[in-house]
Amino acid sequence: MKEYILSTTLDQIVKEHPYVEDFFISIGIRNFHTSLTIEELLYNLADDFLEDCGMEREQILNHFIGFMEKISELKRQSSLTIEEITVIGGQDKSGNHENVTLTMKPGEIICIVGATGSGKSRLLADIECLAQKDTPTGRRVLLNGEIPPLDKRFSIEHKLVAQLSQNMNFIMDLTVEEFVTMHAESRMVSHIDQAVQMIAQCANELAGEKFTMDTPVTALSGGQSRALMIADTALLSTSPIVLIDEIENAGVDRKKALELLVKKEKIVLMSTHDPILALLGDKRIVIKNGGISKIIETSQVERGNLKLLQRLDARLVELRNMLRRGKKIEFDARDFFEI
Ligand SMILES: Nc1ncnc2c1ncn2[C@@H]1O[C@H](COP(=O)(O)OP(=O)(O)OP(=O)(O)O)[C@@H](O)[C@H]1O
Repeated sequence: MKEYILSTTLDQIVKEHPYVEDFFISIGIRNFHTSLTIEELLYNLADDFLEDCGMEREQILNHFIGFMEKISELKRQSSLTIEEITVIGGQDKSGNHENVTLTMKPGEIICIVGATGSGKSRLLADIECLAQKDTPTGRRVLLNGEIPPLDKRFSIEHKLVAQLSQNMNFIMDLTVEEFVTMHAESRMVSHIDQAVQMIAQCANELAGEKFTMDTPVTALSGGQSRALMIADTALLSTSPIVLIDEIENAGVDRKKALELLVKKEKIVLMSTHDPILALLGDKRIVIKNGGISKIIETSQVERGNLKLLQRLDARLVELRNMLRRGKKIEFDARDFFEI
C-alpha cells in the first residue's frame, strides 16, 4: 500500500479511492486533484499553511498512509469469504429433534417451502443471526465449519444476509444514478462510475420496461425498482447470503435475476411456492411444524418438467400481453399451449 501511495499521482488515487477526498478536506487541503504525488504536493505546501494546521509534512504523510491502510483493512474484513454455511438442526414446535445437518455453498439456490406459519421465516432468521441454540428452534449455524466469532454475529457492517423484500419504498427524490452512486460510495467501491453503469445496465436487463439513469427512483415501477435492487445487491453488496421473499409477481426476469446472483457466488435462499422458481433451485427445504422435515434435491425429472413449465410460462406472459393490448382470448387455448 505504501509503495502504491508514494508512486501514484493524487488524481489517480482519488479516482480509485474517492473516500480520500475526505482526508484532504478535513485538514484543509483543497488542491488534491493534481498530477502530483502526495510527497510532491506536501513539498509544495506553504510553511504558513503547515503552521496553521499544526503538522509537519512527514506527519501528514504518515497520517495519509495510515488512513489508506486502515480503510483497506476495513474493506478486507468486510469481504469475509464464506465457503460454506451449516445449519445443525434443533427442535420443531413440539420439541421433536430435527435430526438434520444442512450445508449450503456459494452459488447454490435453496428454496424454502411449507404451510403458512410453519416456520420458514424463522429458519431464515436463524441463519441471519447465526443462531447458537439461542432462538426458539435451538438450531446452530456454523460458518466454514466453525462457530462464528462474535463480531460476525452482531456486526451491522459485515451483514451476512442481504434482504430483498417485496416493497421498495424510496423516500428520497434521487435519480437512479444518484441513488446507486450514493450506495457505491458508502460501500467504498473503487471505480464508482463503472460500477454505477454496470448496475443500471444489469437492472435494465432484468426489468420488463427500460429506464434511464436520470429517472427519479420514486418514478420507477415496482418491477423496475426491484430489478434495480437485485442488480445492486448482486454487484455491490458484500453479503454472501441473499434472501429473497416473493420475487414471483415483481415484473422481473426471475431466471436472469437468479443467474446473476449465483454467478456472483452468493448463497440464495428463497421462500417461494412458485413451481418455476422452486425447480430452478438446487434443493428445497420442507418446513413442517417449525422443523425441517425434508430436504429435497431437484431431480433430473423435475429439471425436465421445469423446461415445460418455462415454455408454458412464456405463453402465459404472451396471454397477459394480449390482454394488455385489449385483445380477446377466444382462440383454442389447447393449440396455443400445444397440449
Ligand atoms: N421450531 C420452533 N420452535 C418454536 N417456535 C417456532 C419454531 N419454528 C417457528 N416458530 C415460531 O412459529 C411462528 C411462525 O413461524 P414463521 O413466521 O417462521 O412462519 P412462516 O412459515 O414464515 O409463515 P408465513 O408463511 O405465514 O410467513 C413464529 O412465531 C416462530 O418464531
